[in-house]
Amino acid sequence: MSLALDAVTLTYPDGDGRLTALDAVSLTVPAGRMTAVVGPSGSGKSSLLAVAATLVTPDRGRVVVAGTDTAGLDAAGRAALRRSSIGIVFQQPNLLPSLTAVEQLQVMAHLSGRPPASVRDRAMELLDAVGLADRAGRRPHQLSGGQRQRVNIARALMNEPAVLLVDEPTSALDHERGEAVVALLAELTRARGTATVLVTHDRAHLASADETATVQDGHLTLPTPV
Ligand SMILES: Nc1ncnc2c1ncn2[C@@H]1O[C@H](COP(=O)(O)OP(=O)(O)OP(=O)(O)O)[C@@H](O)[C@H]1O
Repeated sequence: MSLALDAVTLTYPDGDGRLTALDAVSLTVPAGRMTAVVGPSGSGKSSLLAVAATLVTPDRGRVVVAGTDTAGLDAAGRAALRRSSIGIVFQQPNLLPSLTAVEQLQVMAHLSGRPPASVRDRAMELLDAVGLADRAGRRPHQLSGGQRQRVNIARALMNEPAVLLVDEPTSALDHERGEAVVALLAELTRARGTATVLVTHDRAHLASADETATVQDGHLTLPTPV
């Protein structure tokens, strides 16, 4: 079990009171599986990703990442866990303008203190996995939107994360390129054994996921097994 949220409640300050963004949310994503999360705007999807990413600490409940209960960690411990075990893909690729595709990936690995010798090989292997081996020397402005998002995904996988958290990865892409990116995420999830959470508003993406969770007013529901 690579990601487990157990009865997670998250509130934010709201005037004199508190707004409940997540209300006793439980979700388990095993290694090699992709769970899609859908729900209306403001329902709690980004909050769920932020809690799973250990960027926000819930009021109650447990978040277990790759076997580590994050409640026992201080800020430095959570940052170390993020570097070693969590890959995050945001809506916009946020690539560094001056770096080539392969360098975007290499920077990630150097930040985590990996031996440099293996870093370039792994970066090239991942660019190959996302279909960009022949674009390794290009800078972001020399890539299409879809290619930039592929670099972004490859970068998130650089440190072999157990958990991959993806927030609306296709919002800047047309339908066809969006479909291709989500199919790629599903393929990488299985091939690399990540526990992947994909927040999406596009129901066409649900076919690529192993399961779909719906968030509504901070409550998460999963389909009842038949
Ligand atoms: N930092 C914050 N402070 C106070 N309230 C917040 C904060 N972040 C989110 N909220 C509120 O928590 C609720 C859940 O927000 P969240 O961003 O998780 O929803 P979402 O489903 O991701 O929405 P969207 O699809 O529009 O991105 C909303 O009511 C939102 O207004």
